[in-house]
Amino acid sequence: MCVSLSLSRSLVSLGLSPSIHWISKAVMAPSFVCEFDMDSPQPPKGMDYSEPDQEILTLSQHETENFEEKVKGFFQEHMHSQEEIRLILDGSGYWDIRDYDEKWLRFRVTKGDLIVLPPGMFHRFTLDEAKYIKALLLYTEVPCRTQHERTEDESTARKLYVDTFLNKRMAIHETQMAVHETQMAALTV
Ligand SMILES: CSCCC(=O)/C(O)=C/O
Repeated sequence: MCVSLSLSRSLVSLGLSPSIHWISKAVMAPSFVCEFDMDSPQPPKGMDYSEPDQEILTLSQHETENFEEKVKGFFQEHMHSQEEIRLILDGSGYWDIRDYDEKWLRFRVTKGDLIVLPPGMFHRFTLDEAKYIKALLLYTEVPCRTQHERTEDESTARKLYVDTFLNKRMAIHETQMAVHETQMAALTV
């Protein structure tokens, strides 16, 4: 099965609404940089695998060592100092991301989905009742999967994320509210 994989930056720079901003069916990604063979994955140009034995992450109730512990770890709210780029090769699960107003947004992922989270965005991951997912982990920098918990939110990555995404979204939201209130006031005159 071949899908087209878009570089994460092109998704992030779209500035789309939060519900479609950070996740996209890989086949719907707007800027195609390579053909990606999911049966024999090779890293696209500019991306790299982590250690050879960690390039594909499988979480399976029957096959994964310390399964419960790993699942629990991914469900702890955290962020990374790098983009989180995951192509789902098989199985399914859910990503929860913090919206700009701190509410959780939940996305279901299945085979062929590409998820791209910017550095500094708090999120968590969980499996569904099938308890199985296989994902390809992609990196644009030195491979690193360190999870930073909520208490460490003063990092450079977090500050950059807050400035680049949250403050901008908040400003847009406030402008929309002001326009709405002006329109409502005009209607009631
Ligand atoms: C299905 S990949 C496992 C989840 C993961 O890699 C991660 O970092 C979640 O935040």
